[in-house]
Formats: sequence, C-alpha cells, structure tokens
Amino acid sequence: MIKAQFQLARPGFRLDAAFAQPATGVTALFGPSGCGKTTLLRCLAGLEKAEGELWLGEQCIQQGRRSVPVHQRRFGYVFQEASLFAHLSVRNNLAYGWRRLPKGQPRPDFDEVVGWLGLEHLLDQSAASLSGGQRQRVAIGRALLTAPRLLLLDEPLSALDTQAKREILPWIEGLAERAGVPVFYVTHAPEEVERLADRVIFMQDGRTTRMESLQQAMARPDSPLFVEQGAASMIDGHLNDELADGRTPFVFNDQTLWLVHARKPGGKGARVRVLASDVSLALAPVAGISVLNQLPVTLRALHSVQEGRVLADCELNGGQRLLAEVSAWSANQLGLHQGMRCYALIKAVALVN
Ligand SMILES: Nc1ncnc2c1ncn2[C@@H]1O[C@H](COP(=O)(O)OP(=O)(O)OP(=O)(O)O)[C@@H](O)[C@H]1O
Repeated sequence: MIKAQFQLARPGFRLDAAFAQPATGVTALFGPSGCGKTTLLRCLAGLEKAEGELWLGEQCIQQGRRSVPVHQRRFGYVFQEASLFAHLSVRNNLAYGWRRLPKGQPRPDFDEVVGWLGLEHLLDQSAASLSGGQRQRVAIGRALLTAPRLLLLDEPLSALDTQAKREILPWIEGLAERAGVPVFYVTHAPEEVERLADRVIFMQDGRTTRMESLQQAMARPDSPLFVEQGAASMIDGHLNDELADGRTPFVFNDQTLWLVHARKPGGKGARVRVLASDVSLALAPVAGISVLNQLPVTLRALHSVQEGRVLADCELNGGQRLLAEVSAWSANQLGLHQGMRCYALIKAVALVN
C-alpha cells in the first residue's frame, strides 16, 4: 500500500490531501486546474515542504517534517515538458541514470525498456531532433531505467497536440504493469484517465475528495470524468493485425469491434474508449447502413442526464459496460426499458485505441 497525508498552506491555497492506495498499476490524480494535483505529486516526490506522512509499504518515507531526502527515495519524475540533454543522443539520455545506478541495485533491462516505448529506431538521433511525443517517451524511458520504486508523471501529454497524444497513449498504456512500477499520473484530461488509469483520486480545492476504481468512477452518470465530453465507456480487449482494407479488429469476450487506423504498439491488451454520444441503439440489426459495429446489448438502467437526453447503461455480451446517449424521445419511441435486449451501433471512425 501507499499511504499519504499532506498539509501545506500557501497564500490563497491550502492542500489537505490524504489517501491509501495499492502499490500497483496507475493511479490518476484528476481535478480542475489549480486544485492541487501537481502540488500533491511534488509532496510525494519530496519537492515540497509539507507537513504529513508518507508510507511506501512498510517503509516510512516521511513523518511530520522528517523525511527521506529526494535523491534517496528512488522515485522517477516526469514533468509536463521533458527536459532532456539536448546535446546527447537518445541512447545517452536514456542511459544517463541507468549507468549511474549503484552496484547491487536491480538494473532494468535497457533493451526491454526501449522496446516498451518503441524507441529502437531513435536511439542514435540527437535529443534535440525529437518531436514532443518522442521526447516524452524518452523522458518516461529514462525515468524507468533508474529502477524507480514509484513513477510520478505530471501531465506528460499536456504540451502535445491531439495527434501526438493519440500516438503516445498506446505506448504508455500497460507500462506500469510491464515495468512493475506503481504510477501516479496527474491529468485534467478524462480521456487519459479512462485510457490509462486503474483507479482515480479526485481532487477539488486542495482536497482529495473521492477515491474510486476506474470502473466505479465510470459507473456513475454524474462522474466528474464526464463533465466536459459527456459520458464514456472503456472496453478492454486485444487488438489484432490491421486487415488489407484498413479495418483493425479489436476483440473482446469473443466479439469484434472494428476500428480504423488503430495503433498497436507491442502491448498485450488494449482499451478502447467509446463516447456515449457516439453510440446509437436499435431494436434489431440494421442493414444497409455504414455503421460498422452492431453489438447485441442488454439494457441495465436508464438515467435521465439532461433535459431531453437519456443515458442508457448497457451490458455487452461478456459483462462489460457500454453507455449510449439517446434522446428521451427516441427512448420513448423504442420503448427502452430495463432488461431489454437491443443493438448498440457504433461508427468505426468514432473509435480510437
Ligand atoms: N510555486 C508556487 N508558489 C505559489 N503558489 C503556487 C505555486 N505553485 C502552484 N501554486 C498555487 O497552488 C495552487 C495549486 O496549484 P497546482 O499546480 O498544484 O494545481 P494543479 O491542480 O496541478 O493545476 P494545473 O492542472 O493547472 O496544473 C494554485 O492555486 C497555484 O496557483
């Protein structure tokens, strides 16, 4: 377990945060700008002089104002904009901390980490020649190669454009599991939480307000994750190879969801995020329509979300959840009700992995 509680006062801002989380997988720190996410991450790293306590398993890292110094914590930290050594090659940037690891300390496999982040073909380039997304991948690789006990990522994608974000996400997905390092990931982007996190710590006005598994956080229509882009669902499965016609099969629970232009870097599993507004419902399979994906579902519940709109909470074969947003008028016309079997229609181009 990782147990933490911190208090810190600044003019106009007070951090009062506490949580206890399993020391595995990815924990997202999510909340609006200025709520204290970065400050909490810096407290974990030991970069802020906060009152409080921090335990990593049985080891006490901080108690009151006594704490293990930053450089002895063995925590990796990646900032919003990667600060690489511009005059060094990617290889030498990656190897910088790795070569300096003390004797006797477990040394991560260099080539393995390079492979996880797809950096093989960049190794001999100078760091100055990299794109923003490549730089962040190198920064994450460099942090992992120092054999951290905890990896702290502070909005690592926030400086990237949408395209670069989409490209890097699949590389980060599953990284905590592969590397066996617990990750704390600061973001205010719901898409990143939904793609990457196992659990979420919600923050508001300097306080940690709620801790939930990703499933719990996405199971309530009033989730803070849904405020900006509306409700969404995550489906866990596997990406298979792209077909010659440009479609990529994403397979889950013996069913296939078709994607276009999917990205498949190395990883085993994959997640697909589906916005509820991209899902329609039909009472029977529809012929003569361009929508590629038509999946049988069972309606579990209907929630009234906004004036005139209904969020249909559906169960896919195999038990995974899919949310569909339909107008109240359509719900009424179709006679939607709990327990009903129907078909979820999702355009392949609406799906990104
Ligand atoms: N070095 C600093 N000195 C004084 N106040 C600061 C400092 N850094 C941050 N703050 C203030 O502390 C509060 C919390 O900031 P913090 O950066 O932790 O929020 P955040 O949730 O990470 O925001 P964002 O998502 O915009 O990065 C804000 O009110 C901010 O203005």
